[in-house]
Amino acid sequence: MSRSESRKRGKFITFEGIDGAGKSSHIAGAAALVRGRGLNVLTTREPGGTALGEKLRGLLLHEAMHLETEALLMFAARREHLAEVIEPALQRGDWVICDRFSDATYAYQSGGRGLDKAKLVQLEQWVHGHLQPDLTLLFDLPSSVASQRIAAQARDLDRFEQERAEFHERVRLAYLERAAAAPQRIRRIDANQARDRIKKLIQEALIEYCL
Ligand SMILES: Nc1ncnc2c1ncn2[C@@H]1O[C@H](COP(=O)(O)OP(=O)(O)O)[C@@H](O)[C@H]1O
Ligand SMILES: Cc1cn([C@H]2C[C@H](O)[C@@H](COP(=O)(O)OP(=O)(O)O)O2)c(=O)[nH]c1=O
Repeated sequence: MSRSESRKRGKFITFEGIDGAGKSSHIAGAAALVRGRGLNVLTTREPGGTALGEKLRGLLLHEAMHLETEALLMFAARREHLAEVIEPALQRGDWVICDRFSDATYAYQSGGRGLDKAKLVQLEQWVHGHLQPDLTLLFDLPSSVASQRIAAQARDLDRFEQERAEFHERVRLAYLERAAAAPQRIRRIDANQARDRIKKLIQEALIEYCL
């Protein structure tokens, strides 16, 4: 790779979907594919990804709060994550694969909880007006299937996972709306199929969009 190429901004890939859609299961595989092309890749998650962000995650997942507080804390954690991790990595030329980003705030805080979307547009503009993911993989499946997967894990559920099926269905619809509005960025993946098939779809999307 030439020196000018090595300074090229890295790609920013996000994984999205309702809880239990199966996205976390595929992040390591996607990172391995990118690494296999000789590129540096960092995997991270939201809310979280920094020491402060992980503390905010603990609050967000387990403490009851006003829905605007929830949205503000999501974006506060994101601001830190961008400044400390995401932007420096992209500037170095590294790729970043992030488990959730701002599409999740639109889907959960607006679609799920009913927060006015215009407020999120303002926060998004403030926090990362200049940056959007290069590619977003949306793991889509009915909330009934996702909740069966979560139930099979037999672990304590967080505040979002404890929400009723209607909440998760609204989140799903909000994600699909965002995918329809940004088809050049968001690739829907049918997550209601075998892992191997999903892995192949992810590889195809990465190669088509970014590699
Ligand atoms: N394609 C699949 N088919 C069946 N179960 C799956 C599939 N993908 C993931 N799972 C299982 O579903 C659960 C949720 O997966 P996970 O990757 O943690 O989802 P998410 O990160 O989207 O919440 C896990 O128990 C995982 O093993
Ligand atoms: C990033 C983000 C996450 N969330 C929620 C969605 C998830 O339920 C929760 C944690 O996300 P996640 O780490 O994906 O949880 P899991 O791996 O258990 O699926 O945070 C929001 O409500 N808004 C946001 O902006």
